[in-house]
Amino acid sequence: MPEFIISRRQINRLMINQLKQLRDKIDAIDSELLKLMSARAGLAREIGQIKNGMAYRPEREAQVLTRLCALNPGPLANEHIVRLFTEIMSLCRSLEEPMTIAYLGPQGTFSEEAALKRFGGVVTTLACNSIDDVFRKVEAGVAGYGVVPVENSTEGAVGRSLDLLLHTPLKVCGEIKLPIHQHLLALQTDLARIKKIYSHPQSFSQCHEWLNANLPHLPEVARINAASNADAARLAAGDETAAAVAGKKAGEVFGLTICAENIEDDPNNTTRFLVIGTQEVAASGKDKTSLVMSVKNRPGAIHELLAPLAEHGVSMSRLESRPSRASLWEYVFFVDIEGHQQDATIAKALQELRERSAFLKILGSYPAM
Ligand SMILES: O=C(O)C(=O)C[C@]1(C(=O)O)C=C[C@@H](O)C=C1
Repeated sequence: MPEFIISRRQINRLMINQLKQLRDKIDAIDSELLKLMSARAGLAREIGQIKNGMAYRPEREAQVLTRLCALNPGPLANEHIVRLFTEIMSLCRSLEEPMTIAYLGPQGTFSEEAALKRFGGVVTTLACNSIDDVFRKVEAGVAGYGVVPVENSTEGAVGRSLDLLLHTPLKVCGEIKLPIHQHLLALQTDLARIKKIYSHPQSFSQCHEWLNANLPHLPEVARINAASNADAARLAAGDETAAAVAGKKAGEVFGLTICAENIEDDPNNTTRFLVIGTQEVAASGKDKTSLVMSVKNRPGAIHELLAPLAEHGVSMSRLESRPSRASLWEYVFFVDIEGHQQDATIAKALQELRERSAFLKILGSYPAM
């Protein structure tokens, strides 16, 4: 039998040919994508002229993403399809109208990450120094929308956001669930040299066990509270013996190295953010409605108040109580239900809730994401 000996040079040539063929195919596909993308952008611009204002339509974007995830043939994961098409819609939207999004800053916070996750990168972001300021900027029209944290899976509700929702004329236009990964960040990676750690109190408690187990030489007093994770990263960037517990983005902004990754005690640690704006969002087909209400303080009151939800088969995904501040031991209840306020069943249940409550405010209906 004849033997074929292929030289290394021939193998290289074969590989180069194969690479070239595959890259030619990618070039051809990219040309098609470019044509299709330009056609898509042109259509979005036409839609923008018809709509004449309010370019952002959360319900439509949710429908686009849901449809594409259902069609997704792979190998890209649905999560990647969502990222890709969020950017495409962000670009298309920018041709209709420039958008400014206010978030709880400074640059590098999880709120900024949440804002970019929902709106994509083709927006102007406005870092605010408090949750109050995010509300103020949107109420004053300086920003079209705002992004505020509302609850964390480990730490519970963000009280300030709830208190402000009670009084604001703004609507809840969307929700963003962001997996929160905390890292130990510093200018250098020798843990033994770290003498103090900066972080936001919430982040400290999310990483409590890891810090105790991995930095036993550091007493609790060496944990210094910062106004935000990004601020913690800024402080650690000025001191070789300091570290910060913060997200990856904050480390990048301030030039820190990751000493230890994903140090949160609960790997499913997630923060839920709300998008606030002036818009009443139309139904997407899979929605949530947030409301806040109060009842007179007497035995069984909350049970009676919520009865219409059970009677109409409406699912409640969240119930949170807050002191009302109006009088001692009076509470308001923040409730999330599944469905849109314009759905017939939901409208009926809401009407009955309104009749039974001392006060009821619908904060908004928006796509459940
Ligand atoms: O359908 C619209 O209303 C559009 O403006 C188009 C489009 C898109 O790119 O698909 C862009 C912005 C909206 O938020 C929703 C969707």
